[in-house]
Amino acid sequence: MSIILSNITKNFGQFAALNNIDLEIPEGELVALLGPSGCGKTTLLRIIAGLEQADSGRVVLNGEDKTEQHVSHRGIGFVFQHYALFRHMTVFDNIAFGLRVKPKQHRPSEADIAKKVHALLNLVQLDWLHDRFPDQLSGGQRQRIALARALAVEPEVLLLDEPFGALDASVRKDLRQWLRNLHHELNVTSIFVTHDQEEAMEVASQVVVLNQGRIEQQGAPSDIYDHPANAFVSRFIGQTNIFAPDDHDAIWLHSSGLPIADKSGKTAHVRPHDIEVQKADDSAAAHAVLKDWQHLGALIRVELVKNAAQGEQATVYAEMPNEQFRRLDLQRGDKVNLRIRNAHWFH
Ligand SMILES: Nc1ncnc2c1ncn2[C@@H]1O[C@H](COP(=O)(O)OP(=O)(O)OP(=O)(O)O)[C@@H](O)[C@H]1O
Repeated sequence: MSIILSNITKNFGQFAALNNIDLEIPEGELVALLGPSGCGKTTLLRIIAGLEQADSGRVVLNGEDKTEQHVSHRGIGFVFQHYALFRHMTVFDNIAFGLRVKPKQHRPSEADIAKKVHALLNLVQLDWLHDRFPDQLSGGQRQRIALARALAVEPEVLLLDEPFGALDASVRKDLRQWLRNLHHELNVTSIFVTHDQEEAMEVASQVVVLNQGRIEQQGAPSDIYDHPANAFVSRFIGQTNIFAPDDHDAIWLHSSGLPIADKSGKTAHVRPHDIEVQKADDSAAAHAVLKDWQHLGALIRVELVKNAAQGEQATVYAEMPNEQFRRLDLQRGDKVNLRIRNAHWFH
């Protein structure tokens, strides 16, 4: 089901939670609503669901205006962070619930319900837990069962509010991968809310970045990362070094290979992987001193202290593959030269 939101506005008293939101989501996408706490992500999700009414604007699902329609008529499934399963019901009965409460004329037979529940349990790879109660499951297993329960009634849109928020890091990582695979299999238009940019980038086919009730940018993860629309997005997604080319920085940036003509009043945003580090031959003119480094898995993050005026101690971060770092054979305190390959300039 495709989703079109036009001109959605929502105020809570004097506070504008959402400002003129226009958003189009084609059928079959897996979309992340990403932004800092309080930016309006959950409010927007609730408006799409019909759990909250917008003050103005339209919600169009599959070409039909559903703005005035009740949540139960929108064909939407939910998974919330603390959406408890029914504790007194087995896993099987939890998943069957939505089918068993259907009006008689739409309700499948018990045999068909059993077939469907087992198929869903196989899909979330937990059929062996079908007769357990929710208290006998891990957090990650409970979330997968909650997802199976939401899918049981064949929703046309799946909405997930911080679905993995309460779980520890390694379980979250597994579930991200798993959700993406599941989405490939089912292709249900899905929107999930997260404040974790890594999660959004890893799972979603489209990312919508929200800030203070407005959309800052929408695009594929690589678009957002490589072509941030503004300073907010650049800072929010991934790590970035920010340089304001005042007198001293202007010379420093210029000698690091970054042209700064016509950039007055702007700041340069440089991704750590766009900074190349070389051992300095002429230590007097070196750009920076190596302070420390951290292992980020396949990459090393290098912490450098910029050679700045009047003892200023600005830190610059660069990233490179492990192998390259080993070849440079650097020690703490070594002088280095930098070459900036790319920058985005913003006011
Ligand atoms: N019922 C309400 N009454 C008053 N203010 C509200 C209400 N619901 C939300 N808000 C406010 O609207 C803003 C957006 O809230 P929302 O829950 O959509 O943010 P969010 O981006 O999901 O945040 P978080 O990541 O912290 O969950 C917040 O400032 C919140 O305090």
